[in-house]
Amino acid sequence: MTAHGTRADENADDLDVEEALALVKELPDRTPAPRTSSSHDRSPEGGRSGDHRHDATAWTEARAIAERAPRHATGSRTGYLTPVDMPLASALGLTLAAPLTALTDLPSFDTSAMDGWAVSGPGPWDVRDKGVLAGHAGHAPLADGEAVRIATGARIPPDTTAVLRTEHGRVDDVGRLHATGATRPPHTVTHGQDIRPRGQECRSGDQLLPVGTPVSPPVLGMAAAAGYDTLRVVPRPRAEVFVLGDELLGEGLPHDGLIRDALGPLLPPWLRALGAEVTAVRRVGDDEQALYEAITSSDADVIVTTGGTAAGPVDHVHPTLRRIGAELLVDGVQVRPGHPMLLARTKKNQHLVGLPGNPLAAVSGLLTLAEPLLRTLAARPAPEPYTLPLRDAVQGHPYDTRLIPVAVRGERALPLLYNGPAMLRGIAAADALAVVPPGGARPGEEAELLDLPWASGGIGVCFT
Ligand SMILES: Nc1nc2c(c(=O)[nH]1)N[C@H]1C(S)=C(S)[C@@H](COP(=O)(O)OP(=O)(O)OC[C@H]3O[C@@H](n4cnc5c(N)ncnc54)[C@H](O)[C@@H]3O)O[C@H]1N2
Ligand code: MOO
Repeated sequence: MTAHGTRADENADDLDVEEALALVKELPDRTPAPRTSSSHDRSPEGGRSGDHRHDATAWTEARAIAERAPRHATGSRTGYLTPVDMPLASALGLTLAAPLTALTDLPSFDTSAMDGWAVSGPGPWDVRDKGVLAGHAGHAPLADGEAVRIATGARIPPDTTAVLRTEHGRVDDVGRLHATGATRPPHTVTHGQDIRPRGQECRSGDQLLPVGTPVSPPVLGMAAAAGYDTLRVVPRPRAEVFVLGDELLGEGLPHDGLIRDALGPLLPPWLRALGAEVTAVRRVGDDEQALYEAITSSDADVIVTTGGTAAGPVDHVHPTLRRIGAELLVDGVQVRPGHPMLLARTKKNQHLVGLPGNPLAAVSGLLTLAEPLLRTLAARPAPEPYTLPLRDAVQGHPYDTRLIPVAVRGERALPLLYNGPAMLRGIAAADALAVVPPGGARPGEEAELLDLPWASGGIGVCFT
């Protein structure tokens, strides 16, 4: 183990969440205060005043356009992908496209609810030699005054009138079963006691869950119990990611003006958390012809590009979309960071989300355009909007909405620093993005929060 590794391990022992948060709550003294050309990354506005575009779409409208886009493309009322039958093991996280209707009564036979004895009539009872275990076929009918040992979940023999729990009965020296005083009134057993009758939970044909239900672990269990091997679900939209930029390295330290590709690792799991199946992540470089070929040969439902959205000499996304004859649905959004983001229809049933290259700007585009688009394609429910008061003031952009990484502590959202468009340090410690309207927010002011998919449920839950 290297010296560096040892130190990191030692730190891990005493580095708790609050300490980790302290790393992004306050700017260290060494932070340069003056606004230089590089101050763009730290400036609260996140952009120059001159780059405000009056033709850009308002943030809420951009989200609404992305949500509606698949409906307009297909002419269908819902816009979601054609449903498929999926084995239970593959259906987690998808949405039911058909109601879950019971294929059987549940329980499908009269069942013992307890370990004990199936009894017939009033006691005491003669106990039959052989008991009844769960999963075994039924036994001969009980005669009045007869009892048989029974396990929880076992089918009760015909003519059983009740189940007497193990702890409520006693077998005497001559093999006769007596109800003990634990039952009320003592020595009586109520008719039907501790028997789960067939169809208690549902009858065959009952609707258990409606269309649109997200398939969770209990839904899988319910479906199996109700007799299903496969579920009719809306499949995951297939997404292909094209990472643009000749300056990007796949490994090692930055050098000679080259930097690490942060979006190649960040986007696939995030897209998956938003409901997509990522079929490929390809580095395309700054090559207009390569981008053209990559887009026109893709059969993904959603193409996601990173970088090349602005007006620089190698920003090839706009010219390529023009060459393809794509329909631009959103071309720039009044949001910081991320304002050059775009949404286009490249062909019937295929959309392209153009994310800006700056990493936090790309995250902003992911939540503004990709999230609602994927949500409609996958028929996922919209997240419940909610607000929390901001602990600190957040400086606003004069015209645009700002998305600011926040940590949620108690009932307040704590704005994190390092929220510049090129920075991931704030979002990496965040639970949500706060939506800050033009003009900013005062301390204590309520802000809408966009939850980050893993913040509430844990990574294993949302990346299934
Ligand atoms: N004249 C103007 N220039 C810029 C404007 C503008 O309005 N007028 N907007 C700025 C803003 S805001 C953003 S955001 C960026 C958007 O630029 P692009 O989408 O064209 O992205 P690139 O130029 O390719 O890259 C920007 C920046 O991000 C770095 N980058 C790109 N890809 C990655 C990656 N996968 N991992 C890490 N970093 C990445 C890239 O090296 C650049 O530093 O445009 C501004 N300029
Ligand atoms: O501020 Mo840009 O909007 O970095 O995306």
